[in-house]
Amino acid sequence: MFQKTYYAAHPDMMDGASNDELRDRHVVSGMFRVGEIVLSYSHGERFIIGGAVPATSPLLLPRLSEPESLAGQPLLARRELSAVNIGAAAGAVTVDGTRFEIAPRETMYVPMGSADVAFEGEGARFYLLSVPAHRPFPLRKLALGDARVMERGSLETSNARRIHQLILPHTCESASLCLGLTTLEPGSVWNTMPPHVHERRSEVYLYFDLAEDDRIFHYMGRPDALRHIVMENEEAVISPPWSVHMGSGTRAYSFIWAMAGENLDYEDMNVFDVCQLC
Ligand SMILES: O=C[C@H](O)[C@@H](O)CC(=O)C(=O)O
Ligand SMILES: [Zn+2]
Repeated sequence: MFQKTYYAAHPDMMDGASNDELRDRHVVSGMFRVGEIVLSYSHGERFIIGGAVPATSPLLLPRLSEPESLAGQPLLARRELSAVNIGAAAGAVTVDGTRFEIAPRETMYVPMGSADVAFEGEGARFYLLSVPAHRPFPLRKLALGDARVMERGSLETSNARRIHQLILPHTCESASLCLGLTTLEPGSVWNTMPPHVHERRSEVYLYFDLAEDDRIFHYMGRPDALRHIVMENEEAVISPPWSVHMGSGTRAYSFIWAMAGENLDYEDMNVFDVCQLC
């Protein structure tokens, strides 16, 4: 069911890790394959991270295959899911018979207990995130216009960006998932400046809206022991709770941030001064 399992990482594991080892532990790639649903599993908050790229026929979210006692049960029996269309064309998500047209940059929140979830529409690319839930919250579609927007940074410091908060209690209820989409203004390249950590939540960044030969230099690790990972379009990086997550790119881009863990308080973070990084 999963193309790869990512185990939780200890901060000491950063010491002496090669660049390839960092990628292997933290980077999720190859998620968007035409005609397939590709899922990976992270032990960090038990995130499922993946993509669904429909071709001519609809793609169905797989059912559980393990353990034997639960085989055939819906994947979302004890989970909630979000699907963001990062593609250039509209698609549709059908949840237990209810169909939603999902335009580019629109998001679905799919509650725990949903049994049949189908993705369709050539040209749509759905980024999928799922985490364990304790109860269902209303099924809904979200547009960027529904989000609470935080304008941060400036063009002078190359980090002017709009942080669209989509799945957070003020806009869309969830059990544990928090999600948003951040867009950089043309000419700005830095995200999450100044950076932070949040010990009570893990986070996953998906970088997109980049050309094939663009790269993001993503920084992670404890603030006093930064490492970098060179990332490409449509790759995601898993940020453990002890790690900062910030990056700069070769041009403006967008990214989806998703968190889960102890609480749904976006402000529960420790922000660092850039001068504290080394
Ligand atoms: O915990 C929150 C996340 O790291 C992001 O919301 C940060 C972000 O989008 C940005 O500053 O550009
Ligand atoms: Zn964060």
